Amino acid sequence: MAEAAPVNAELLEWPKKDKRRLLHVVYRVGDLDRTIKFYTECFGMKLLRKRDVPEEKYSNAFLGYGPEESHFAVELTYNYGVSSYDIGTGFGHFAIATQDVYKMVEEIKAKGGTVTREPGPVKGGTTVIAFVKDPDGYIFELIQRGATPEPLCQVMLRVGDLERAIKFYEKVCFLVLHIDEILLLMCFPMILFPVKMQLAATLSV
Ligand SMILES: C[C@@H](O)C(=O)SC[C@H](NC(=O)CC[C@H](N)C(=O)O)C(=O)NCC(=O)O
Ligand SMILES: [Zn+2]
Repeated sequence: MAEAAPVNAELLEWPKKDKRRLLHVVYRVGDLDRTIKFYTECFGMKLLRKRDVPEEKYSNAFLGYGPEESHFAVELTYNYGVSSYDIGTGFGHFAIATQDVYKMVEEIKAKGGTVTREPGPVKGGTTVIAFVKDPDGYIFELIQRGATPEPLCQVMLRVGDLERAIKFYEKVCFLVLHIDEILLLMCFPMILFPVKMQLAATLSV
């Protein structure tokens, strides 16, 4: 698997000129407190804020690895009375960077979490990954990396046409970080923080 291109001087200069960044990703869950418990106990996230909007019959909770002013966050939405959702095939996974995937997987298993792909080198590459399913079925990839200020590092979405998606995302000021020919996989570095959009278009065989 192609490794990320070295961060060049232009990319390092970019954040000084452009302050845009991905703030959060919002998705629906069937039980807010169940997911908050799982993310705080198994992933080590912090509950940043919670709000209830009774007039619209929904509640929100924001979690992440630091304040929203400087960190990416997940925004969970609970719609009153809706206990489950069809996640579909377009959503791939979120990714959390950790210095020891094996240790984190054992801790998650001990807390009753579901591991859908045991730790080991990624197929076609060397990076150690694992996949964990959250209470609603959303998949989290655990990626072995050095220490980082932003462990919540990727959102993988499946796209029908990678070049079309690249052209669209470039218009909103992303930069291609690397393309992996095996998977036609591309990661976008966020302007200010190491949160990336990972787009995967499976090769048609
Ligand atoms: C770069 C890292 O964050 C990855 O997610 S690569 C993991 C790899 N992804 C795919 O194979 C994407 C294509 C697949 N057909 C899909 O649609 O998800 C993966 O899942 N590898 C499996 C493994 O066991 O290594
Ligand atoms: Zn991934």
